[in-house]
Amino acid sequence: MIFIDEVSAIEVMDSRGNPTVKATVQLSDGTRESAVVPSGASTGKREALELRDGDARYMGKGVLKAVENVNSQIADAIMGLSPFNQAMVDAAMKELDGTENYGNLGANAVLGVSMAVARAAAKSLGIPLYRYLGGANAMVLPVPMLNIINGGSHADNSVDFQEYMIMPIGFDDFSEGLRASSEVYHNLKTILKNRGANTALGDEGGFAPDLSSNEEPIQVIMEAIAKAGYKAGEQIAIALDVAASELVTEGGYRLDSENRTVTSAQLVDYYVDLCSKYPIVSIEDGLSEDDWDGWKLLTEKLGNKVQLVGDDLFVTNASILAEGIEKGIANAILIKPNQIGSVSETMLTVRLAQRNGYKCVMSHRSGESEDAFIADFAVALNCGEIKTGSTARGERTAKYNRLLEIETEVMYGEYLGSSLFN
Ligand SMILES: C=C(OP(=O)(O)O)C(=O)O
Ligand SMILES: [Mg+2]
Repeated sequence: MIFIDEVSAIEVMDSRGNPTVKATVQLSDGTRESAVVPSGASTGKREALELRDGDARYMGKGVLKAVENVNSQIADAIMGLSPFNQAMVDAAMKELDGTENYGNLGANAVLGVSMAVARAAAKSLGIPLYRYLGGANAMVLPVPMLNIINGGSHADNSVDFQEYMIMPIGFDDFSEGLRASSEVYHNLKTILKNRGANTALGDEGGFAPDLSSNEEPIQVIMEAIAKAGYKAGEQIAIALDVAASELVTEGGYRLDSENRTVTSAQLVDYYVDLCSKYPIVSIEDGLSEDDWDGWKLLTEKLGNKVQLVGDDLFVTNASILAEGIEKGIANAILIKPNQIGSVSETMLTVRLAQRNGYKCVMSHRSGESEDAFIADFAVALNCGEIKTGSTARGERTAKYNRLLEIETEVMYGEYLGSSLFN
């Protein structure tokens, strides 16, 4: 019987130059695989704990404690277990930690090992990761959400909303959609240049120009779609991640670029207005994680026509999602494995969402690496959507390029495109 024979970790760099965990697992048959954990900037308050050293090394951001936890306690707890029982391996780490949020071991330690175990199991069986995690039923290529203008805490510009994304919905397959999106991206660069705006990139590879309202980025993207020769709304739609938890101030939400502070109701009206003017099909974190009344209002006003995605709101946590489902809040969930801490728990949340008709958007973090685990994971779970930045930074294209590869392998692959929102 094949078992987990060695577990180890080292500290490596993420795409922002911050240290993160790379975990490696070796099986008794000699199979050896690794995984690198991502890291967020606009994190939800209820996310699992990312263990940081807090000393002077790397300005307090080192992860040597998490690395040590993998090399000692985690290794001791899971060596000898079967790599083919992911739930059991993940449960052993959960039990070892003993807290709700991986407060002892660190979710960065646990997730790294969890992903490396899945990868090693797949390799040992000689099948791709998406096939191992999703079985014969894994066949939906996700529609990408490409973040082409960055603001908020992902860039040093004036734009308040964090992400302005395009979604290639009117295409027959993933590769065509990705190509068209990249064309829009290049046209956007020309348009920004011609306006004399900055074309420096934010953390996720979108441009980070100073624009004078939160509507203006949508206008320039509309121009870019047209200039690239595509029909906005039919072929390329727009998605936003406001990351509104980051905008909370005394008395409401602060929109610095517009020099005003608005209430939840006013912000919801702003979205209603934007959705009436532009082909916006998805809004993520339109209200803050603590503003469930605002979320309720948003869901009542737009929930029947726009995808409303809870990120900071649900933090990939099945119990919080269950509360949201019961209260009729949002209609979709962002899936970030490091918010919850293991592969199995991520799958549990996706199952709950899918059973209740909530859409699932697999997602990267703003701090990423060359690891493309989420590309396979999105296909495995038939998520239908993935958000992983623009096509102009290697840690983001790693995911898109992996999906292009998967697309050639999945015989009966489905690309949902416009049917996602019908
Ligand atoms: C990807 C995101 O950013 P971060 O990783 O900083 O939370 C997000 O908010 O959806
Ligand atoms: Mg978000």
